[in-house]
This record gives sequence, C-alpha cells and structure tokens, in this order.
Amino acid sequence: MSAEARRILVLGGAGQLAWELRRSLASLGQVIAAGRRSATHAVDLEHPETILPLVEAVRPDWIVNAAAYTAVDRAEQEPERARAVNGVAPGLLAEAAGRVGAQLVHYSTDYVFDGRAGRPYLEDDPAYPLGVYGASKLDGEAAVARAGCDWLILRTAWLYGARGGNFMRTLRRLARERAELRVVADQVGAPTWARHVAEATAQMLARLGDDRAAWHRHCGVYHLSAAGETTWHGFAEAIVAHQRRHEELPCRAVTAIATADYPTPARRPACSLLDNGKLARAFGIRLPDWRVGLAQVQEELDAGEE
Ligand SMILES: NC(=O)C1=CN([C@@H]2O[C@H](COP(=O)(O)OP(=O)(O)OC[C@H]3O[C@@H](n4cnc5c(N)ncnc54)[C@H](OP(=O)(O)O)[C@@H]3O)[C@@H](O)[C@H]2O)C=CC1
Ligand SMILES: Cc1cn([C@H]2C[C@H](O)[C@@H](COP(=O)(O)OP(=O)(O)O[C@H]3O[C@@H](C)C(=O)[C@@H](O)[C@H]3O)O2)c(=O)[nH]c1=O
Ligand SMILES: [Mg+2]
Repeated sequence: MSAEARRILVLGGAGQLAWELRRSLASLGQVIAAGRRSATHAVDLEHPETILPLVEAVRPDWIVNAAAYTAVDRAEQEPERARAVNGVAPGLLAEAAGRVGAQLVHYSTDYVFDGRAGRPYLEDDPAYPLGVYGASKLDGEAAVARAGCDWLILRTAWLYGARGGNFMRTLRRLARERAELRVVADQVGAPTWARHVAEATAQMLARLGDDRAAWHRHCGVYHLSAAGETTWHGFAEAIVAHQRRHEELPCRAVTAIATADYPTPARRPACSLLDNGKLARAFGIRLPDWRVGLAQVQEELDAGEE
C-alpha cells in the first residue's frame, strides 16, 4: 500500500507522545488524530460507546493508541476513571481494530512492575503493579492481548518531551521558582524522550507495513526505553545543569532525598529499568542514551522551537 492510501488513527489528543507520533508517522500515511477535544474525530475513552463508531467511520489501517490516564497519584483517588481509560478502552479499541482489519499499537509502562527484580525487566517477567495506574495499565495489556487483532504493546518509561505534563517540564519550572529542589535519589529508571519512542514506533511500522504474516509473527509486548540509567535526582541534576547554561536560575542546590522524605499517594517502583534486548533482536532498534534525548529537547526549548 502506498503511504498516500494508508490511514493511521492516532489517539491521545494533545498528549506528549501523541504529538510526537503525529509528526513521526506522517511519512507513513495519512494521520487522523482523535481525542476528547477533536471537532471531527471525537472520542472519550471513558465513554466506551464512542470507540467503535470512531473506528468504523475512519476505517484505519493502523490504530496507534497514545491516550491514557497518566496522573499516577490522582489515580489512587479516582480508580474507576483510570480503569476505564487504561484498563477497558484499549481492549475495545483492539476489538474495533479486529472488526475493520486494522492492527493496533498500544503503549504501556514500567509501572506495571514492582521494582524489586534487581535487574532490568524482561517482557515476560511477572508484573506486580504497586498502584492503581500500573494496575490499570496491566489490565489494558491483557484486554488488548485477548481481543484478537494483531497488536504491538510497547512498554516505555519515564517519558518526557517539550509538550504536555512531565517531570522535565516540572523541574524546569521549579528551578525558576525555588532556591533548592529536593528530589528522590532511590528510584532508578531510564528517562525516555517521547520523540525517540515515536521514531522507533515509525520504524517498527515501516518494517511490518502491510505484511499480515509479519504482523502476526511480531505480535507481542516489547520494552522500549532509553539506554543508560539514572535516578529522578540524577535526571533533575542533568535538567538543571543544562538549563543553567542558558538562563540565570535562583536554584542553588538539587538535593538528593529518600522516597520516604517525599510522600506521595501512589507508591513507585524502586527500580523500573526495562531490558530492551527483544526489540533489538526483532527489529534492530536501540534507543539512544537518555542524556542524548535530554540534551536535544532542551536545546530545542532554549532555541524557542515549538
Ligand atoms: N508519561 C510517562 O511518563 C509514561 C507514559 N507511558 C504511556 O505512554 C502513553 C502516552 O503517555 P503520555 O503521552 O505521556 O501521556 P499524556 O498524559 O501526555 O497524554 C495522554 C493523553 O491521553 C488523553 N486522554 C486521557 N483521558 C482520555 C479519555 N478519557 N479519552 C480520550 N483521551 C484521553 C489526553 O488527551 P487530552 O489532550 O484530551 O487531555 C492526553 O493528552 C500512555 O499509554 C502512557 O501510559 C508509559 C511510560 C511512561
Ligand atoms: C516534582 C518532584 C518529584 N519528585 C519525585 C516524586 C516521584 O517519586 C518521582 C517522579 O515524579 P513524577 O510524579 O513527576 O513522576 P511519575 O508521574 O511517577 O512518572 C511516571 O509517570 C507514569 C505515567 C509512567 O508511566 C512512569 O513511567 C513514570 O514516568 O520524583 C521529587 O522527589 N521531587 C520533586 O520536586
Ligand atoms: Mg506524573
């Protein structure tokens, strides 16, 4: 199929990953963006009855679902909303994909794990989520896998980008407001640039194309996170160090603290590193080190690019 003829339905509104996907997938087909605020392609994943009509109206070749309930702490207070969006809707999307003969790409998270493994997680490791968000995302994975279309579930971690709500943007704001930032140094992970995830997704889709047998063979869960590792404190230090090269900051110190000194409603994994070997073997894709993405996005922000 030519790129002109292919239709790619991207869900996720103005979310950080959806924004990058619209950019990265544009060369592979006609991207149709759907979201709660879309005038032409409205969908609300809390309202399951809006899903099949959207998919039947668009008749996409691929569905890429970057919509999610991502407020990790708030999810503890409103679990039914998180479950509807993250746990139930992905299965309905996968069923709808099956009906129109589309394939589904869906995203999940390191927070499906409890962080006690002592080594980077493999796709098949048992998942024990610590909170409502992780549990709802795990339910969504199972719902997709049950539905019967061909699908890819890409588990990523610690996403950041120039848009949307994320740790990097929060820290850049706090560094302009406070003399001291206090950040947990006992949670380990790999901060992953949303653009790198979008570009890897595009490479995977380009590789599978319209080859149904290849889709079937590659159907499954893949870990997709940046190379390298750090803590939220290490990430914060790198963010502020870069920012300081471009602006005067009141922030004098980025202090390492323990999770116990930063109480939050949701528990988070102590180590949620993902082993990316399966992706490398199956698709030849390895994401750059987290520092590469961070430097690039901050340069774009400093240059005022939007
Ligand atoms: N953020 C992170 O650190 C990580 C995220 N992930 C996963 O990656 C994917 C993308 O996340 P990310 O881009 O960061 O998330 P964002 O929070 O930036 O964006 C999620 C988008 O989902 C949309 N959405 C939320 N609720 C609904 C709903 N009821 N109906 C329709 N759309 C809805 C929102 O659209 P609207 O614009 O209308 O508000 C929002 O823009 C998700 O699956 C997430 O679980 C995985 C690991 C890390
Ligand atoms: C803002 C801030 C956070 N923290 C801590 C709180 C928490 O333990 C850790 C991370 O903070 P956040 O709440 O921003 O990150 P969090 O929302 O937990 O990020 C997660 O989002 C979901 C959607 C995912 O899927 C995960 O991969 C992960 O990226 O840093 C500090 O110690 N100091 C601070 O100033
Ligand atoms: Mg958050």
